[in-house]
Formats: sequence, C-alpha cells, structure tokens
Amino acid sequence: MVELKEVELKKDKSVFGQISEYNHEKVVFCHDHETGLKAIIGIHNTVLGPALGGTRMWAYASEAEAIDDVLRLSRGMTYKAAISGLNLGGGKAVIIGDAKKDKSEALMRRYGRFVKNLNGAYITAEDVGTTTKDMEYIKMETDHVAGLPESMGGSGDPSPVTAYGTYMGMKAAAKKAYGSDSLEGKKISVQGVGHVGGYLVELLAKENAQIFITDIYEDRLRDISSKYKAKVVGMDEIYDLDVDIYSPCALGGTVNDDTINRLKCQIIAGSANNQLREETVHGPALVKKGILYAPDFLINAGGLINVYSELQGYNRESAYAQTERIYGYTLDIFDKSENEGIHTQLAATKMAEQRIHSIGKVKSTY
Ligand SMILES: NC(=O)c1ccc[n+]([C@@H]2O[C@H](COP(=O)([O-])OP(=O)(O)OC[C@H]3O[C@@H](n4cnc5c(N)ncnc54)[C@H](O)[C@@H]3O)[C@@H](O)[C@H]2O)c1
Repeated sequence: MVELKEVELKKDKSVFGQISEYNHEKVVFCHDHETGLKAIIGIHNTVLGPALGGTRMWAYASEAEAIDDVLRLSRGMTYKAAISGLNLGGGKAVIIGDAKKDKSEALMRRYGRFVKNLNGAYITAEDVGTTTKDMEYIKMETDHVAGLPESMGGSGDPSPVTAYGTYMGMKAAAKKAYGSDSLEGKKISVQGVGHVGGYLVELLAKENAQIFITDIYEDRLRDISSKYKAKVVGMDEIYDLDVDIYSPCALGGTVNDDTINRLKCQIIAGSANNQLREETVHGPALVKKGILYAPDFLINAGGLINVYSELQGYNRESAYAQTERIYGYTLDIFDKSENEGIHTQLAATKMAEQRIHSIGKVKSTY
C-alpha cells in the first residue's frame, strides 16, 4: 500500500530525496537529440487508476525548478482526482522549453512516443504552454491523451467546467459563512480574468454579485468589465479591497504572510492551483484570521472531471452534473475541518488520502 503523507516537503534536495519525500511511483526523464525534447513525466500514484494530468511547456530557469514543478503538480493531481471521486491517479509532465519558440510537430510527436511507452500508466492532456493542437500531434503517436478538440470527439476547453466547479465551491463557502449560498450583492474580487476567471465572472454577474477584477492584460479587463459591469482594480490593490470573497484565478502562492495580513474577506475561493504558499503555515493562519478557505484542488476539479468524462465517451451534461457535486463535497470538508479542528486544506488532503487508502484495500483482494 502506498502511503501518502502530509510533510514539510523538499528537505532533501537530491532528485531521489525529493521523489521519496513526495512519494512518487515513477519519474521518467525523456530526451531526444533531434527535436531537442527534454521532458519529465511524474507519476505520483496509480492506486485509483491511470495517472492523468496535463503536460506543461515552460522555459524553466533551471532543471531543478522543472523537477520541483512536475513533482508538486503530479502529487496535486492525485489529491484532485481522489477527492472528486474519480477512478484516476495523479500524474503530470513538463517539457522544458519556450512554448513560443521551441515547439514543433516533431517534438510533440516524439514526446507522444514516450507517453505511449508508459502503456497507459500516464494519460496526458493540455496545460500551460500546450494546446489542443499539440494533443492532436500526441494522439498521432498514442491513445493515452485526453483534452482533444470537440471536433475530434474530445471534451474541448475545460475552463467553463472548471469555472462552474469553482462557483459551486464558492457558493458552498457562502452557505457555511453566511447561512445562505446566494452571492447576490456580495462583493467578490477575481484575480485573473483569463479562461477560468472570465467564465467565473459571467456566472457571478448572473447572480448580481458586485465584482472587482484585475489582470495583466488591459484589453481583457476592458472587455470583461464592460460586458459584466465589473470594476477594474490594480494588481496589488486587490489584496487591500474591502470584499466578502477573494477569488484567486491567476497564479499560485498568492495566499502568504504578506497578503493574509492585508486581506479583509471572509472567504477565499478560486481556481488557481497551490494558492497557499505553504500549506502547513498559511492553512492555519487563515483559520486564525477567521477566513474560510475553499481548498483549491477540490473546487478547481471541474476541468479534470470534464477530461475524465472524455475517457468514457464525452457527455457534457454528465460532466457538469458531476462537477456540481463539488458543492456538497466542499460542505463536507468544512464539517470535517470543524470536527477535527484542522484547517480546510488539510481536511481535504486527509479525505483524499482516506479514499486512496480504502479503495487500495478493495483492489488488493481477489
Ligand atoms: N483552465 C482550467 O480548466 C484550469 C483547471 C484547473 C486549474 N486551473 C488554474 O486556474 C488558474 C487560471 O487558469 P486559466 O486557464 O484561466 O489561465 P489563463 O492563463 O487563461 O488566465 C490567467 C489570467 O491571469 C492573469 N494574470 C497572471 N498573473 C497575474 C497577476 N499577478 N495578477 C492578475 N492577473 C494575473 C493572466 O494575464 C491571465 O489573463 C491557473 O492557476 C490554472 O492553473 C485552470
């Protein structure tokens, strides 16, 4: 039985030290001289099923940074799948390189061959720096790829479903904090109005929330602001706003020592991965400040649920119906957190671990 543990990670910086800390099953280094491919595939845990997770292409400052990213992200996928009730394990891959300059059909197809060689233990999909077009190239070499365009029978852009799940998680948090899940009139700040943030703002506007938005891209801000009557605020100003709910939909690590001191909200609920800079520090710090945190990997699982549905013959309605359950799961986590006196991210992690543990036992019997 694979044991998952809540640990202070990365005490030992050696590659095997880190693999051991994160407790990965397999990490594969892929290299191809011809195409310049340098990729790392991290398979964290396959107790519940094949490890599914996207391939990120990024110009990492160092190989150490790439290894850290793939290990952290693949571990997160294990928890995301487990807590969402999916029969999937956790995996993720990174390709080291500039997606704008270094990508080619040959590179993606060569990468696809490496995925193929894993015989289904890892199923890839798109992520930052990769597109549905890249998935088409990978598909030419292996069937172990999801997130294909709708025209190819795939599930297409997962962002609207991710936004819907985030919205469900946010409503559950409102129910817990205010006794009603209505977001009408609530002041909500959305940090990052890209794919997910944009769809989330649309849902919030339909409920007549008072929306504040920020982003790097002025055009995008103008567009979203005029469409949904959202007020544009500065990128740093967002942490000081007097709002009810803060929704991080851009980067990870935005909940940290500095921002926790500044935030005035009662709820944090957003789509970004790894929002807490350090789970063991900032999870408890939020509890102390009386801010209810809706765990990121739980409420942003809609995209994964959507892709999972593709593996079984895509059905958009059932993907949305399954994503809607995030509402109930989030309330369960709040209860668990309260009953056990632990912060919500830890409660969610424990819930995911319990499922892996118990289903692992089921599978061990004949
Ligand atoms: N797309 C999905 O289905 C999905 C699923 C799960 C998790 N997520 C996570 O949700 C987040 C958003 O994903 P996305 O697909 O919308 O990405 P995206 O790149 O389309 O949007 C992110 C937006 O954030 C903006 N941004 C970047 N830095 C910022 C900053 N410092 N302040 C304000 N805005 C900033 C960008 O300009 C961009 O518009 C990411 O963290 C992603 O990992 C996405």
